[in-house]
Amino acid sequence: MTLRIGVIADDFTGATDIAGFLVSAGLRTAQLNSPKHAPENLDADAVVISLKTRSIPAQEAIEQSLGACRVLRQLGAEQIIFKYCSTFDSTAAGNIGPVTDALLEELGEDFTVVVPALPVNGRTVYQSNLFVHHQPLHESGMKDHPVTPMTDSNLLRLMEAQGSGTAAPVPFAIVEQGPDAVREALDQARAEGARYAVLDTLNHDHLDTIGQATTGLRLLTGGSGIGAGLARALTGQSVQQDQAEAPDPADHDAVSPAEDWSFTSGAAVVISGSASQMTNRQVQAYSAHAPHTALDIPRVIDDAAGYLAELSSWVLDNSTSDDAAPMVYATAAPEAVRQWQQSYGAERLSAAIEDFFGQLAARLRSEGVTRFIVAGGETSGAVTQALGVDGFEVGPQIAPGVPWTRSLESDPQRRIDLTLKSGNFGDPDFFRTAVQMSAGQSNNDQPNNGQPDAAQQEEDR
Ligand SMILES: Nc1ncnc2c1ncn2[C@@H]1O[C@H](COP(=O)(O)OP(=O)(O)OP(=O)(O)O)[C@@H](O)[C@H]1O
Ligand SMILES: O=C(O)[C@@H](O)C(=O)CO
Repeated sequence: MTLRIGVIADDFTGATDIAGFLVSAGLRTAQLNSPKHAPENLDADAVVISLKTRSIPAQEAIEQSLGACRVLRQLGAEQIIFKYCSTFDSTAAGNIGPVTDALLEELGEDFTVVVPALPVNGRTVYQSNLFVHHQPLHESGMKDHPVTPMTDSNLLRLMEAQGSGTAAPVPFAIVEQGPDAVREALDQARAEGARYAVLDTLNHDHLDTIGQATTGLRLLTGGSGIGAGLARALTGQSVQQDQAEAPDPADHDAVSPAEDWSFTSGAAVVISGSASQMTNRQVQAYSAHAPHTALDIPRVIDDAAGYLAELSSWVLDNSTSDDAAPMVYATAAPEAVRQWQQSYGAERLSAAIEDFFGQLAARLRSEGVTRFIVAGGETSGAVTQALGVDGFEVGPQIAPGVPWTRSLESDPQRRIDLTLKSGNFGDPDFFRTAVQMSAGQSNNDQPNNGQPDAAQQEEDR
């Protein structure tokens, strides 16, 4: 069996995001939470390795990404995708540029593509500028991100500032002409000395064109959209099929068909550590529906042990309704986040909150909680690592890019269900939809069965 695609994801929500799309495009996909957990005989078309390298020092991100790349190559991966955020989340020092350069060198290549677009979630690239719905990236909620505020929308500039080479644009007029024109543009950019090509991407068809034009590249970089485009190019599946049909994973242990998916019956909890605009709305909407408590940040810093015991009792005491799981959240408006950061220091505070959520999740698991709904990429990484989950089976999507997953366990009794939601993904009712889905209730009465609603998306703008 040939492993076609190996993915190195720089955070955990990003990993489940792309894994969900690879599964939807018909690839038998395994997701591992560390290169250490690669089984010797893996029968899959794609393997996604989740790292937590988005905002760590660049050198560490490089080392971990190279480690993952080597494992994927040992497994036989023909093409590597470096998956980063559809909003290009990165610090001034990287890590997207430095990791891309290191992977190019590792693979003996000198050229790759930059494709963060995910049109189904409003992320498009036009004239090399990244948009979040109608706003350029630097005017979107990403300008206020607590860890990786994005203040430039121009991907050529961002890539050249972070990486070691020059970036060339491939404008949408060329992408519109189809795969041959894109291949030609890529060959020309490379011949003229560019190291990165930034491809305009306005819609699904563009992703498919880019996927078809890049089946010969050893390294691709971008969001889950390029994963979907490449996977569809390899399986010959159309966008329409992808959206209409579940994959047929019957012959593969690491993927379960959405319709056969079942959930554990233990208690559920919502843990929200994202401070994104959409998560703020989701927390607000869910607060009207379920028991909720905002994290007491001074206690996280000064009295973590006592607070942990208190909060886990609160969660268990409030786990009375199957479809209204309790929610603990750090999520706050940008001004409040800035004030907390001024008081405690941004890095220290982020690490303390993530660590606290990780410990809380581990404690709740030991007390019988088995369904975890987590918001925020860094937060999800901390929670998943603290739960000691080695890998996932990828299940039904709650919203585009947000599937339910379950932990791979040698002892099925230890299995837990998790969904890891990227900060800005999902509609305002996401938490309720996720909880109800996992409580075995029909999701059919939710608008568009968890897909974003056009009117709602318009309102979100
Ligand atoms: N009230 C708060 N004050 C300060 N920092 C906060 C607060 N709430 C959350 N944070 C921190 O902000 C960071 C949010 O990052 P995280 O990756 O979890 O969410 P996100 O960036 O919205 O999600 P994604 O990466 O999936 O888009 C975390 O480090 C979290 O601990
Ligand atoms: O690409 C995205 O937007 C997400 O998968 C993500 O990486 C958020 O952390």
